[in-house]
Amino acid sequence: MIRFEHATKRHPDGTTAVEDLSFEVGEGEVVALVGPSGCGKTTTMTMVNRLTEPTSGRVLLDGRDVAGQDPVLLRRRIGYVIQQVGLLPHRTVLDNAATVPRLLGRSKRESRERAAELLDLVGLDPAVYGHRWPHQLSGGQRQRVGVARALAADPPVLLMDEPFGAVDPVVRERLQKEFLELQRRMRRTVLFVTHDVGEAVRLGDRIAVYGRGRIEQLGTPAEVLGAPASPYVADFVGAGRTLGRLSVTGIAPEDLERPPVLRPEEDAARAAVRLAVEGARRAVVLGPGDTLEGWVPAAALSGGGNGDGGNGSDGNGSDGNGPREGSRDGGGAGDGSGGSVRDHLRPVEAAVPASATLEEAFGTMIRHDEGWVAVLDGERFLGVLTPERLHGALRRPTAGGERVSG
Ligand SMILES: Nc1ncnc2c1ncn2[C@@H]1O[C@H](COP(=O)(O)OP(=O)(O)OP(=O)(O)O)[C@@H](O)[C@H]1O
Repeated sequence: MIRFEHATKRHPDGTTAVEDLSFEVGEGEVVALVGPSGCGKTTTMTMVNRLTEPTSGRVLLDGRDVAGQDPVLLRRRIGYVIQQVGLLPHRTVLDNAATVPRLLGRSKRESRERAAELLDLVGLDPAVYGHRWPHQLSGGQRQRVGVARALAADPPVLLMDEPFGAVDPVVRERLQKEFLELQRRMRRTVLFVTHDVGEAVRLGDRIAVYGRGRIEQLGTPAEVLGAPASPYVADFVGAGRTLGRLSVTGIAPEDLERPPVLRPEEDAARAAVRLAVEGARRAVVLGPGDTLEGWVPAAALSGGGNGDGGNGSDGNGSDGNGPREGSRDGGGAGDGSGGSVRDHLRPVEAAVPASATLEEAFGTMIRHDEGWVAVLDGERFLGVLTPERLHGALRRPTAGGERVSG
């Protein structure tokens, strides 16, 4: 879709902004350009919409050299979002978002309808925000209007230059999420400039790490983070690297631990002995077809009673929710023993599908504070991830990693 062929930009003062760039952005692909200030990211991007002309080499859009195309017509086909959004201050938010469809000759009404749809799409209720002036919006809201405006003409290509740069991390996170959601539905071809490795990893199908005026490495986030091509790249992506990797690394079979397995109908006292012999503090309880029914702390089984036994001693920190159902059923069983494993069952709160990333698994583990997270294939239990296993997973090279989800 976008293709750079040996594109070089030298300024009259002798500065080489970019040198001999050759790469392609596929249709529907997001390529994130990341690198330190002044390394040529913006120059790369603006060569596409002819705000910058290469001194040698060329840039093709859909196979046609942009140099031969009328810049005004060219730019109407390309959405352009910049950090300083540049909303027109004397036009309402709705009219700002309707600018490009108007330029493209659509009627005022049609343009406004389209603009309202897009404001909605970027999370701004047009009934609430449409009639405000730009100065009545927060920075994050203004950036959303900028994105809506860029999308209003339905451009197949989007150039986004630090579009979420001027907002605080919380809003930024939300805008990134919305961008991913939008992109999943709209599949635009996007060049995205950012300083932030985390953002590049999150949003890019591929990321291009820039050194001075050239791309040091272009690859999927997993490739770049897992196997940096040079010490420079390693250093640059190093800061956020560990966490960045979590979001691009899937759960592999070797990450999973298999805790002892009990069946719900097993005798609790006997199960307790078995866990004691194995030195296990807890076990998962599986039903037919290995469906995960719950878990039990060893202490609850050996405690015999169903009261509040075992809380804290299993070390999982979730002592607030004791064996709730257990107390009821246990009373009903009334056979004087510890009953069956089922009587001590606790629900598993922390579970993720096998297709989850390590970041999702980690987030789930932290949220539930259970010290483990169950990994499921549909209803079927595959194993658990523990903090130790996560750490191991982070250290393994990503390239070619086999995933449990297949
Ligand atoms: N008109 C110009 N004349 C001379 N040098 C220029 C001109 N425009 C840009 N440059 C230089 O070209 C290099 C690349 O600039 P560019 O804006 O592409 O960098 P960038 O990676 O986008 O930086 P930032 O992240 O700070 O926006 C810089 O060294 C810049 O100073």
